[in-house]
Amino acid sequence: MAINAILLVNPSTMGKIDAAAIASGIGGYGLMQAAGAHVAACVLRYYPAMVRAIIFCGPGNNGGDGHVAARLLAESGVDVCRYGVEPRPGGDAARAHADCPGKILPLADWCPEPGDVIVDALFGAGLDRPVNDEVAALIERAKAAETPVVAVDLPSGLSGRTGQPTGACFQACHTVTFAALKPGHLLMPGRALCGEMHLCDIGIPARLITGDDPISCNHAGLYNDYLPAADPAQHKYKRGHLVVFSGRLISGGAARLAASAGLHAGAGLVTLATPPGAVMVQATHLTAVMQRSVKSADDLDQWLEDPRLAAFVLGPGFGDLDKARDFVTPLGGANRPVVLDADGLSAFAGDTERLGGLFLGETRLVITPHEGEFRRLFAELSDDPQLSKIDRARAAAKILNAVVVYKGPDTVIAAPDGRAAVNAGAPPWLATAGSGDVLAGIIGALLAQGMPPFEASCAGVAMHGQAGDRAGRAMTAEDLPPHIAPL
Ligand SMILES: NC(=O)C1=CN([C@@H]2O[C@H](COP(=O)(O)OP(=O)(O)OC[C@H]3O[C@@H](n4cnc5c(N)ncnc54)[C@H](OP(=O)(O)O)[C@@H]3O)[C@@H](O)[C@H]2O)[C@H](O)CC1
Ligand SMILES: [K+]
Repeated sequence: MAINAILLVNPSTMGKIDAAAIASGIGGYGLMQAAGAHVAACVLRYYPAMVRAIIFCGPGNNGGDGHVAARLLAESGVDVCRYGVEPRPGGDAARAHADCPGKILPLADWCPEPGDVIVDALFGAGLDRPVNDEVAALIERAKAAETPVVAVDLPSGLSGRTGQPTGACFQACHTVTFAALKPGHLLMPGRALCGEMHLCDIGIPARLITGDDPISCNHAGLYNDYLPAADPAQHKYKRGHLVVFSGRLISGGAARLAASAGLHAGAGLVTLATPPGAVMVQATHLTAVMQRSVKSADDLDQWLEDPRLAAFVLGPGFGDLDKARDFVTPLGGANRPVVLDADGLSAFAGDTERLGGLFLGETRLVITPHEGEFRRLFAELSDDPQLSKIDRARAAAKILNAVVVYKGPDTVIAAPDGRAAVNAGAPPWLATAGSGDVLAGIIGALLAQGMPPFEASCAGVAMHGQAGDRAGRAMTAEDLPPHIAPL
């Protein structure tokens, strides 16, 4: 009996898990009764003052969960009204319906009343198209009446795979799901449409809650074994020398944020590679961060002969896109990890083939695009409505042979080998100017300390979120670096 709180399982895989559980001798009706019991318990816990429980039941097993919840709520003394359609004959849902007293009324018969609480058991993992007009109208009526909604498995109208509504979609206050989360429970806007999540054990053994698709929440198990060790014998060069490329005279702050973050994230040394015209201005701001004037790609080429330069961050406030392309070329050939952010990505808009061609072989490129930067690099992926954010990040990772940190409230970290992690816990106030610069510096520092790119990116995103939690909601990006701490 278990839940898997880190694996993310597509609805199609969830169906296979259900089938495997049933094949192992666990009755499907037993699963449904357990699911319905968790739904009823959620309603009773959060809505003790409800006047009526309004159960919307669909034709399938999601509806079946609803019939079980309806019976249990009625047995608990709740005034229960069921609306929807008869379940298909012969299955577990039909049995749940038969076991539940009372009849099912047409959806259109529901008239909202104060004290109503909706249990949305219309569609769950089986949703594969927009809900029809009748359901769309029902959703609108529920929204207009501000009737609280407890969704079974997923709010009806929400794709469990992509986190995108297929059309009209309930806004739930609570969502009760089973065995493992689906990507749509974490990806936006799905996470917002689910309201408070409740992941419940319905009796499926842990050994069966697995998937052949390596998608998970971002969690310590992904990177713990690769974190830099605090080795007393280490000297600063052993802890890695990170280079951050600075912008021009009036746009050096972003690189300073990345550089400061790099030191706080454990890089032994951080050097700002600065255009000659900005060296003096940058020098007035720097203390522990060193500086080197780098004027041209030739200058950089020569400096790269120093093997102690362990990792590079280019992009924050860089400004000159032509120069960015000129610098990324030798960086690609240096065979050391590189983080490209902001202008380092915009410099290759519409030219991902050239960028990918610079980083062939062992994966050593990490890109950290936000939505707009991702679209500028991968317009065709961004325009494909069938693709989830995970699909897009994975496709981009393969195209570039890079780890993609696709930022947002639902940051997706994807590797060329298919691994993907969704980071859903970062505080919303991290969405502020300069926050991405800090993240680039953290990941650069972890790479400089020898972490592999995917693990460094997952750990960096986690460190960034924790720094944001510690800095508090009034933070600005400048407040972040001192709050960066090892995981
Ligand atoms: N371990 C678990 O997660 C368990 C989950 N359970 C519940 O089972 C559902 C999944 O049940 P399923 O019958 O596969 O699918 P749904 O109930 O979600 O959908 C039923 C059918 O509805 C049709 N459909 C799909 N989208 C639409 C739409 N927009 N409008 C109208 N009809 C639609 C589709 O059938 P078609 O033949 O018409 O294509 C669906 O098959 C899961 O969500 C859980 O709640 C188990 O009860 C316990 C274990
Ligand atoms: K539902």
